[in-house]
Amino acid sequence: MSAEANTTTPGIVITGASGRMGQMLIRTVLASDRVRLVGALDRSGHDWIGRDVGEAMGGSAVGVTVTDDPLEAFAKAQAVIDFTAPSATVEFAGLAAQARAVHVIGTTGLSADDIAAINRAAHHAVIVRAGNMSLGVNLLTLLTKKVAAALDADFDIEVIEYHHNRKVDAPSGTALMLGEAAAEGRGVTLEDVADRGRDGITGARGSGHIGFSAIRAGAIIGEHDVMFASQSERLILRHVAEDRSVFATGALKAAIWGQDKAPGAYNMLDVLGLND
Ligand SMILES: NC(=O)C1=CN([C@@H]2O[C@H](COP(=O)(O)OP(=O)(O)OC[C@H]3O[C@@H](n4cnc5c(N)ncnc54)[C@H](O)[C@@H]3O)[C@@H](O)[C@H]2O)C=CC1
Ligand SMILES: O=C(O)C1=N[C@H](C(=O)O)C[C@H](O)C1
Repeated sequence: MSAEANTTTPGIVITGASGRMGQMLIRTVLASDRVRLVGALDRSGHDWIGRDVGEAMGGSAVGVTVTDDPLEAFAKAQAVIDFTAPSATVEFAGLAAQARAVHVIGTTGLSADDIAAINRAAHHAVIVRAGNMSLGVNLLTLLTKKVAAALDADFDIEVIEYHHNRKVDAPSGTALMLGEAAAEGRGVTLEDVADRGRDGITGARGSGHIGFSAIRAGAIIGEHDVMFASQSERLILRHVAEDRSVFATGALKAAIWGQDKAPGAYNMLDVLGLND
């Protein structure tokens, strides 16, 4: 691994460096000749703070020391790639905007207030946020919207998501993206029709509802089904992430894409040129 300085390529800071996605992102940045790693951040008290991030990951030194000081780290960056936790991401959005760095946000489980705070920061800098950075899932949102628009309420829509047993939020960010796409296709607001938890005597399923189910088991990286079921047929659209590198590759693409964009809140459809 190497973090060679080349000032013509965007410098990237990875937050949550020790995490599942943080480590994948560091490997992806180090393997790219289009960006360079200029910082690695984790939370105060983490035992990686003060260590070379390459060594902390079990490899050779890369010349980047893990810090818990976001201000110091972001000052050197053209982009911050952030897959951490909601409270951290809201703080980082303000600090990345102050540093005029592109902020790529993969963190899920954000509340409406968190998103409003992030959108305020986007008045001053480029922020790209998506619950799933893979090409496949972003295409799936377009397919979902199209199918939902074509089928009437005789078809029940259910989003089923499968993740590893360490995931802390539900429904997944991806499931919510897919639910939003289905609701948009139907011309309704997701909040009005979402059915996010069934337990006990729930009554029969509401017509026009969009249901969510979350499986948490083992090491599953991320799988999503969107089911359209009538009394006589069933259509299932499915995405399977085989490897976390799909999310990291998408995030890196977003960091590079954002370099010459005007301040604002963007998503992966913007990055992929798929927004209508
Ligand atoms: N949008 C996408 O494509 C994807 C999004 N995710 C999301 O990314 C997030 C992280 O996922 P994982 O890497 O699996 O979790 P993880 O738990 O393995 O890693 C989270 C990391 O954030 C760090 N962290 C937490 N608070 C912090 C703070 N205040 N300052 C600095 N670092 C802090 C933790 O120490 C840890 O290193 C989750 O919200 C997950 O849903 C995950 C995969 C793909
Ligand atoms: O936590 C995860 O692991 C993942 N989170 C994202 C989500 O909430 O949809 C994306 C991916 O499915 C993996």
